[in-house]
Amino acid sequence: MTAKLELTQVWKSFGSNPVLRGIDLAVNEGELVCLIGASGSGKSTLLRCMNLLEPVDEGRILLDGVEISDPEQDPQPIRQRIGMVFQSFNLFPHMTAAENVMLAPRRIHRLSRAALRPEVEALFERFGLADRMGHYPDQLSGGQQQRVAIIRALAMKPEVMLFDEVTSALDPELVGEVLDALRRLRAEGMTMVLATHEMGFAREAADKVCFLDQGRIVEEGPPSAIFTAPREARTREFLRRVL
Ligand SMILES: Nc1ncnc2c1ncn2[C@@H]1O[C@H](COP(=O)(O)OP(=O)(O)OP(=O)(O)O)[C@@H](O)[C@H]1O
Repeated sequence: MTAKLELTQVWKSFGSNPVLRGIDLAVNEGELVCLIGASGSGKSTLLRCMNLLEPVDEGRILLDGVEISDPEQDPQPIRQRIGMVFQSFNLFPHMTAAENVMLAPRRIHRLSRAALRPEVEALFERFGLADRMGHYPDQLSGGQQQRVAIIRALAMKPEVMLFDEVTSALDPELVGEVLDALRRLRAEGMTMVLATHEMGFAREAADKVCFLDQGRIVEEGPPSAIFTAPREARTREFLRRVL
């Protein structure tokens, strides 16, 4: 199941530092939206607000048309519907890959290992890691650990997935396997938002690319519009500044 995510006029400050300044963004069902911007432009904060890890100061976030940004409501059930993967894989080192993946569903959905096993095996299979389930994180490459982190988020059956610079900590030769995992998810129809510096990937795979500058979306559109005339010169100038 996938869902639509909409943000209207989202503002967020840390103290006197305005980090998001009136973000309007629609991520339709099954779409991949890529956020591109310089360090400090607000990409992580935007993703964290979408996932309710940070409360917004103003504005609304809607998941399938229902407001989720109301600070009065419990964010936990919503967070389970919106998975997030970070630059650092954050796997528990003393647990195998499979145990890492089963941890949250066991605790939150109160499912046993045996009940989870077939589903978890299928996820490892799907992402080319069937033979790595019993490995500990330090026995896995960075690319494999990041794919385990993606599997862990998927085990909660999210309707939207958020990815924050998920290839930035990887050696260049390992980036491709994680991007392949994202391509696969997109092909399966997952709604996704990805903060990235992987311009080639954004250009090839995104439905929409958003350029973020000092907390505002300064350019957005499908790659076919913003990487070609008449907007290409502006795009080049922006990328020259941020990359
Ligand atoms: N918890 C926080 N408390 C105070 N300031 C914060 C907090 N989180 C982020 N900021 C500030 O918000 C601004 C935007 O940070 P953010 O991490 O969202 O940017 P980014 O575009 O994701 O950058 P990067 O690519 O370096 O991660 C920065 O000035 C940062 O210092």
